[in-house]
Amino acid sequence: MMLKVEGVSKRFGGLLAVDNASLEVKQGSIVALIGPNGAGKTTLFSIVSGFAPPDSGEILFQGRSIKGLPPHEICRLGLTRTFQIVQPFAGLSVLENIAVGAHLHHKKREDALAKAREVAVQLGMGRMLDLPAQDLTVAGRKRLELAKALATSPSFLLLDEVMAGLIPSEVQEIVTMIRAIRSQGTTILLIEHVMQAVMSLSDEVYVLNQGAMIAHGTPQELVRNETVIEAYLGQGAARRLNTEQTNA
Ligand SMILES: Nc1ncnc2c1ncn2[C@@H]1O[C@H](COP(=O)(O)OP(=O)(O)OP(=O)(O)O)[C@@H](O)[C@H]1O
Repeated sequence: MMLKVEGVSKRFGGLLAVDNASLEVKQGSIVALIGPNGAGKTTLFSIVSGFAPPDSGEILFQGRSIKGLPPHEICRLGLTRTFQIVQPFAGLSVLENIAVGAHLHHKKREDALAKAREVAVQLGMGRMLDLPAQDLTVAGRKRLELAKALATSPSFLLLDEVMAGLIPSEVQEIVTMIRAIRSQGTTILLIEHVMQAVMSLSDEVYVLNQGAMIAHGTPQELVRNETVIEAYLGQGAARRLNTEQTNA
């Protein structure tokens, strides 16, 4: 297993945001983490990437504990995350923003810029390089967030809702890019609400609800799982759906 999250919990005051959650990601796979709003998905990402310490549990990356390491050290080991709320460095161009990520493994400015250019071209941002980052559209900012992460040359990427707010054709482009990133050897764990993308991309899906992991399986298994349907649509939804299908 490339990543193992074992029995992780995190409390914010009276709220148990993550409740004894575990998951595993195999090298070379694309795994999705889904669940209703407020389920604890982003909190779990923050714990794995070192931005928030867990109260209990263990995180193993390539067999070694990364619990308690700061984000930049975890990133240096090859595990990089994107953020749901994209905040490009204002005042810097698109190219310079991407180069910030590239500086992790490229000390010389020209090397970092060369790596940034390579990533930008891969993500179809070749013509936006000199634009001020704050001028980008929502889709452009999402892509920039992906580019900054990719420029750190990660072996493992945590993607937090990189498709939110995009129109279907833009979603399709990002789906194609994520497949390409995986085929170049990067393992991917993604939080996503766009179910069509989850279904077409993921080898496995984990479902978090009120902090607890309630289901795990292939996408095809999960769409038929009553517990998952109820978590999304409310109590009795699976029964109502079944009745509707029978009556249809
Ligand atoms: N720093 C914090 N302090 C207090 N409560 C927090 C903090 N971060 C998150 N929470 C709470 O923890 C719960 C889980 O939030 P989290 O953002 O992890 O959910 P999520 O599954 O990512 O939701 P969404 O799909 O809406 O992004 C929510 O009730 C949220 O309000």
